[in-house]
Amino acid sequence: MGCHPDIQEKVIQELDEIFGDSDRPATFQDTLEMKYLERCLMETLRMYPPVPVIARTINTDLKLATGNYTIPAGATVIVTTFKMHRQPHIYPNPEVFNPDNFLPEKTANRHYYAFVPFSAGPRSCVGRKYAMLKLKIILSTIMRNFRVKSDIKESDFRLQADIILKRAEGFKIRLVPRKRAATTA
Ligand code: HEM
Repeated sequence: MGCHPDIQEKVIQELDEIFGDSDRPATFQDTLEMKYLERCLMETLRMYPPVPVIARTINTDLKLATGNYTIPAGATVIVTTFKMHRQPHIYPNPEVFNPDNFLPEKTANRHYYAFVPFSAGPRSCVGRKYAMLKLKIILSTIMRNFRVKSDIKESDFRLQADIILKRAEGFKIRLVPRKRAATTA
């Protein structure tokens, strides 16, 4: 958000439409209306999947449907989520942060497994819905009260792939209050 003030303003506009001037806590119903914020979260998970690679051991010989290849039992298959999410034939301009990649019509025209930050299939993330809900609650609460600023450009991010994907330099952001703090007259 700090790197994309124009996108941040759209998130703020959406939140202002939902909450107005109210300081009331966000409800589950509110999170369903955070459509643009949700697209920002998905785009973040596309470009920076916290789990950048997934590995699976193949138990029985596996013939691929897409070509005359068989993966032998015992092999380890690595799914490079990070790389897959940046394939230009799946996501045009893949290095550009664009929440509109997740407009319903765009998602409908992509392969079901083109976006797998939570993996897929029977061993996929059980916390997916909780994670998305929690992210919406935390981010909306911050952005109802602050604007986020970053002095580092996205192109200068240094990514470090450990078990989870990290920013090597940490997250150096500034929070600027959106509202004048209430006075105790
Ligand atoms: C943005 C946040 C999260 C991301 C990106 C994420 C991603 C993933 C991925 C990719 C896997 C599959 C890993 C593999 O098979 O190698 C996974 C598995 C799992 N996740 Fe998450 N996760 C997130 C949050 C959570 C939360 C909040 C919980 C719990 C409340 C959770 C619980 C689990 C569990 C239990 C598994 C193992 C499922 C199994 O093996 O059957 N995750 N997650």
